[in-house]
Amino acid sequence: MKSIRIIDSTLRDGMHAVSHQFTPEQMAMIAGKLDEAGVDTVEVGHGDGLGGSSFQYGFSKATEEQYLKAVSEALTKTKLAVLLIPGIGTVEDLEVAMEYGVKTVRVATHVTEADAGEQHIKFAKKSGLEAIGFLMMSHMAPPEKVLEQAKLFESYGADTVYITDSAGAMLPHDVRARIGLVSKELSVPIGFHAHNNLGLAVGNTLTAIEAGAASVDGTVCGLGAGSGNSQLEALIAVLNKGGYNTGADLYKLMDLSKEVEGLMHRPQTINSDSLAIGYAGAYGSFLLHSRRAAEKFGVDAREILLELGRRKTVGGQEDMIIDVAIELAKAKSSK
Ligand SMILES: C[C@H](O)CC(=O)C(=O)O
Ligand SMILES: [Mn+2]
Repeated sequence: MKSIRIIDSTLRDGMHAVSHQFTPEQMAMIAGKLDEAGVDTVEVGHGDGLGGSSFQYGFSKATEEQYLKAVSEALTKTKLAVLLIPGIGTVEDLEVAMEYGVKTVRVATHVTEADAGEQHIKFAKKSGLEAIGFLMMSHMAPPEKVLEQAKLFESYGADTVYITDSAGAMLPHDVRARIGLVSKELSVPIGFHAHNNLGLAVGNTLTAIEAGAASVDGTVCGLGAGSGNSQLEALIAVLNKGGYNTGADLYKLMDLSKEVEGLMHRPQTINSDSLAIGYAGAYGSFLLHSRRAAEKFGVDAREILLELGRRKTVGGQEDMIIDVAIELAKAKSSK
């Protein structure tokens, strides 16, 4: 039986779906049950990682330290992880997180910018943390480029390298090509993080495992940016049926999903806007910002997202959303 590591991101990527408003008590409840269910690692914090709580990305309900304290006290075996996007989070933020027992940091960069994470990976390794390189928007680069960037992360000391389908834009053959090549050429384990904008998150995650991924992400009820992530309960059921060992208890996760349903701000569906994200290959966390800009400037959110995809906009360029909305509004009024 092949063992697959599960990283749950309900309390980080799932924060996008609740406008970063989980309370520390809710996080502690969810984390405690993920721990009981035998999930290997939980990632915690603002949806945009350390330092994300801001005017730019939206304020979270509580501080990072409050979340980390609450979750670390609820965990017994499950490892505690954070995500850090260089430029949003800093080494100093990571030092604070380490005081709360964080064992793993995922250093996330755009797929062509792994070098932006060199300092953070090296700092994490020097500090005794597990460091995971996380290549966002991997659909935007061909497999050879993804390999080049994954090798950079490996050369900085990353223990695992993740291929991330941030926009939920990949088809199974895109996943197979990237994961297959990178897992053949690297010595460290390869991970995959899916989004469900085209309805393919669980299927793509299975494809990633078949192509060589040893670590995969899920979130309870599929909570996450855009159309959400790979739904953890469904993923575990699929992996059980496929003969993989994840260490996670399916029924305990099913029970937890009923509690998380009650905390959701809206159903996690593939609606026309989030489908447009996958279709356009635009950044998942642009969804809520695009909706707001669409309402403010009287344009269609799907048009904003399609244009952002065309311009190959990346995370951190949220200001472009307003620019695009204004341009679309002007074009509309001049017709
Ligand atoms: C900051 C993003 O939400 C990171 C992520 O989960 C992704 O790119 O996908
Ligand atoms: Mn994500």
